[in-house]
Amino acid sequence: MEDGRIPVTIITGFLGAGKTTFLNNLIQKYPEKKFAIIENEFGEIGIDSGLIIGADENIFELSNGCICCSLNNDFFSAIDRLLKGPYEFNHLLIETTGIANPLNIVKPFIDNTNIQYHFKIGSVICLADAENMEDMLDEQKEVEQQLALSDIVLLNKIDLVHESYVAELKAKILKRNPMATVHPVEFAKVDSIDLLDTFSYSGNKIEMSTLKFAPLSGTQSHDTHSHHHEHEIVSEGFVFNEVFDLDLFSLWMRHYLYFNKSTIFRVKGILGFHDMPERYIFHAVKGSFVFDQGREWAEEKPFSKLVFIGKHIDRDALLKNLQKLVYKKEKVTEN
Ligand SMILES: Nc1nc2c(ncn2[C@@H]2O[C@H](COP(=O)(O)OP(=O)(O)OP(=O)(O)O)[C@@H](O)[C@H]2O)c(=O)[nH]1
Repeated sequence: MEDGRIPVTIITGFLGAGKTTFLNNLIQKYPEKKFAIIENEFGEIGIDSGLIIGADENIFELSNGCICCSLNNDFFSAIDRLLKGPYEFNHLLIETTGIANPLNIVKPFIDNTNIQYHFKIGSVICLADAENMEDMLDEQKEVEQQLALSDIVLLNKIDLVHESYVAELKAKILKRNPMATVHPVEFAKVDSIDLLDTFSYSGNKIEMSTLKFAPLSGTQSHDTHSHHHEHEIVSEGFVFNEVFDLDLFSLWMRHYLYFNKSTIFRVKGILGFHDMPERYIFHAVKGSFVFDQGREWAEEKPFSKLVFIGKHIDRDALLKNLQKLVYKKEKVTEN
């Protein structure tokens, strides 16, 4: 803690780039740190905080809105609770939503005197998905903003692309942000990279790199509708107090993601399946998906939660489809 203030690390990166994976690695890498975490999820159903290992009591989940658009009261009240509550921490991690412009999160740490008094930005770390970054750069301006505003870029998922392409991507990142340090990584593994307390971040850097971007047209001051207009990306969450049929679910999801890969950026969920004692963590990024085995349900009644993030999502149609995937004792023969 350079000057007694609490260092803050802001973790940004587009939907599915590996932010939560990185957050977990970071917590394990620095066991001596006491982290407080502000987790901002896009959508009303919080999933990510359930996926963070080992910092339960210090996690603040802001899941109803995007802190980038409206640095809303939730954010300030989380900071307030952190400072006034019984929390023991010496480092603050903020995971932004995948569609956040980090400038709006960095700002209060630079221009709000109360926040500035207690906190100091250590670094802004951007996760870039090597497989999808190039496409997303064309489609979503947030990806460019995130790269430009970070001082460390973790070019993640290099296991999914060719080595020569990694060098190309690195050059593309540096073109947008010559001041960034770029580390190619797999599964956001950062064992040999120094990331915290480097204090390599400076306000000047942000300003320099943000000169390239037009301001967010004052949308922060408007109501929450601007959130959707700004990003055109919506999040639809579904909760079932039932379990799914694994075969039906996998088959349907594969097709759904394939046919909607240009509009569905991200699906994640905590799922229960018939005859499976454990919960499954489901992740889809564009067309690809994985199931990770989670804890056993044990005494808990299995449920299923899913969040779809993308454009032009037909909620009703999706709900009808998902309902058909719920496990039923007697096989339903109708279509
Ligand atoms: N193949 C591969 N998969 C990865 C890598 N890093 C993360 N993943 C997987 O990518 C998926 C998304 O990772 P997350 O860490 O949840 O991504 P995120 O950025 O937190 O996602 P959002 O919070 O939805 O924006 C998960 O299934 C991860 O296991 C990697 O380097 N290679």
